[in-house]
Amino acid sequence: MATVCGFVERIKYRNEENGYTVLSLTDEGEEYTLVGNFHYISEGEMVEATGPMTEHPVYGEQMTVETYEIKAPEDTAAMERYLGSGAVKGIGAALAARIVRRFKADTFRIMEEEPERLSEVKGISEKMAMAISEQVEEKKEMRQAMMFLQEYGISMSLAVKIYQEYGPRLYTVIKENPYQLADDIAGVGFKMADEIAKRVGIFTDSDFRIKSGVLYTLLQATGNGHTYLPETDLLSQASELLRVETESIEKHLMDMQIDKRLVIRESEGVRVVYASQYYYMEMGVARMLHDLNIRGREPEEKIRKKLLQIQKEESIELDEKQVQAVVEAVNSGLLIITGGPGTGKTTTINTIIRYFESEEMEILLAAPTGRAAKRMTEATGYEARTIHRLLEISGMPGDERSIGMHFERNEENPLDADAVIIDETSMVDIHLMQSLLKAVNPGTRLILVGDVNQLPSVGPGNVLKDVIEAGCFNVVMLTRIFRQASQSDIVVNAHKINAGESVPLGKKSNDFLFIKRDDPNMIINAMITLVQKKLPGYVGADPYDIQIMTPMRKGALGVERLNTILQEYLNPPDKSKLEKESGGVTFRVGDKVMQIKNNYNIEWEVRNKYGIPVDKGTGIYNGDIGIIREINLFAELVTVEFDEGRMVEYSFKQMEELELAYAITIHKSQGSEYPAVVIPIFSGPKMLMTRNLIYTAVTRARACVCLVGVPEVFQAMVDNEMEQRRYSGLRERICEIYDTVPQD
Ligand SMILES: Nc1ncnc2c1ncn2[C@@H]1O[C@H](COP(=O)(O)OP(=O)(O)OP(=O)(O)O)[C@@H](O)[C@H]1O
Repeated sequence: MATVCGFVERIKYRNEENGYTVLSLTDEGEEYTLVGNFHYISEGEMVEATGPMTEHPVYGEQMTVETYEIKAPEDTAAMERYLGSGAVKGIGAALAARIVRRFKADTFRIMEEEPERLSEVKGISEKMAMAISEQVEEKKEMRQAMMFLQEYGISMSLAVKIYQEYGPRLYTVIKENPYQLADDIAGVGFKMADEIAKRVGIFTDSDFRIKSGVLYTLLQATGNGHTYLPETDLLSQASELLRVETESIEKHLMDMQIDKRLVIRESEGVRVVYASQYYYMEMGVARMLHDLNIRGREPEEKIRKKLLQIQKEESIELDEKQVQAVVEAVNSGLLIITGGPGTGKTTTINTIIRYFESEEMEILLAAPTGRAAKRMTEATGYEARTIHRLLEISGMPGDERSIGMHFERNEENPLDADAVIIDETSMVDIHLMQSLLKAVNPGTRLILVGDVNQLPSVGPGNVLKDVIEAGCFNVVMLTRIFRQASQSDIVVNAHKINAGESVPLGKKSNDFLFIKRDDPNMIINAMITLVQKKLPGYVGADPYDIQIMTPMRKGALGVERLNTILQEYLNPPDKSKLEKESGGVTFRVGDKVMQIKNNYNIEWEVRNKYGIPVDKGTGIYNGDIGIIREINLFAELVTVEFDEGRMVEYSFKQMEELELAYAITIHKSQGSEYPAVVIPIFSGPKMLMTRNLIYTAVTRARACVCLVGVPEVFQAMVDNEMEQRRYSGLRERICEIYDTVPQD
């Protein structure tokens, strides 16, 4: 067991959800790597940590932290950090260090009372000394607040936010109810507030603590896709979090309902609890869908006649369901079109577009992800955007939760169109649906297209499914597999999977192959041969376009291990290729990488062969895949090339938005298509190895699906109907509106 004590130099990796952190720390000039769970931590903090030192095969010696304490830094260190943080104009880190070295604990007194003496420090003129002193005087109050907050282990950047929010009130907030921070300040969660409360000496069963813990539990649940929790689940989860009896929690629920922080309802005979904003979000979505759902008066005969003409021009014959979809599209304010692969959704959308075009209507197309929008553009010949772009997102760079992020298109500035068509609607969560609906005025037609059997959205809600199951709106369900599509085993087997039928794996097939292997390493070997040698020629694609996708992140066939191994084979180390380590992963020139969050403001440019930019734009989205073209260690930049030659420069710090992408999770593949996909099929948790997961994976392939592994596991996935239950009440909210509002 060893103990180290020093300043956190760099946070190399941090998972904000569970606090898992890899950091480097210096103790008397020695650098150590520490790995462990830290509730909160930031660079520059002083930490004392204890744990065994272990030798990691890849990363070398490191400490697995068992206990740690964030030390209140000795005063001089706090002063130096404050001065060097940019709080005082003209003083950077180096100058701050010199000032504090010169005056030690007396630093601030000198600044306030004898500012002229600052010029004793090398690099400070008398004039500058006076300017600094003026600023220090002005910021005295803030400085005291910063020093106070540091005693509670709060980082400088957070302390600034807290000061800006509360001003002098912050002393009362911290001492009486630090849980308020979790409500008011982005970047502070229950866990951090709880840590501060512990330092202040607030007891475990304080009202504030319990109420904050209840909201935190509900918020965590939204991270798992739920918009509410049954009361019993909420109580047991909150009790585990807070370590107090359920009875002590239960008595606060009513209070919180009166305060409008919770909404308690009954659903199928069970009491359920919402964080109120989610309840009102569902109500709002239900209400807006209802308001959009108006009927047109165009005689059906007339529509059918015109449609015949269009079909003739396009040399296509729609089947009755497709015709019905077009008729409904013309005559309804809201229409949902759903169906599996090859059931003619795209063909139907195209015909609807032609019809609307002939009526000189304004049409807007969008999809939830960049890749899905691109596919929609290709399939329709019409420009499709991401929904975020359609709604004109604006605000802080990158982070969706940043304050100030909003859509320019909303109820006051709605989309100017006669029809809005959304593809891949199964990926739209309740937040995005609310934003979209706010921007669509009744009178503008909204057509939602998607495959309801795909995995639901990553974010909370089960929007498409709920909207369909409510039974209150026009839904056209396309079920027929068209002749051309029925020649594809991918399409035929996808439908079999969806119906829970057995899929013949021994059959000779051109596009649906099963390679039997019963050991993870043999599976990996087979996958490498497929990606490197066999498939590129077979489907006429580059090895980089063939995508390996796997159910999980961890384990022998999880994304993390696969990427490390695949990188070794597909892009091995080479003297000519520069490397940069980030978050514990080595990135190398030539690596295939994926953007893992939406970044609406990052700039890209397309350059011609002379390196001169010919096109520019912004936005790289979650799931976009590219190749590292250059690593510049001097300028600390990594250049990644995305689709269509779009070059993006990432600073080393921004590299946390990138992951290796030789293998990706099936969840991340939603909304994308690839010429060929390769899927390892090996045992895994039953909750994960489900029918709709394998269905989603298989339907990502255009030309070839290769499954590698154990056939019985594949069949077990097809049989595993267990869908992770999502607690979502949108269906009920829609039904309630239709029960209470008289319909014409
Ligand atoms: N009415 C029709 N008559 C004949 N062929 C059709 C008809 N509708 C669609 N098809 C053909 O069926 C195939 C699948 O159609 P389409 O691409 O529209 O389906 P989809 O539901 O969008 O499929 P996916 O989800 O796989 O993209 C295409 O080859 C298309 O040309």
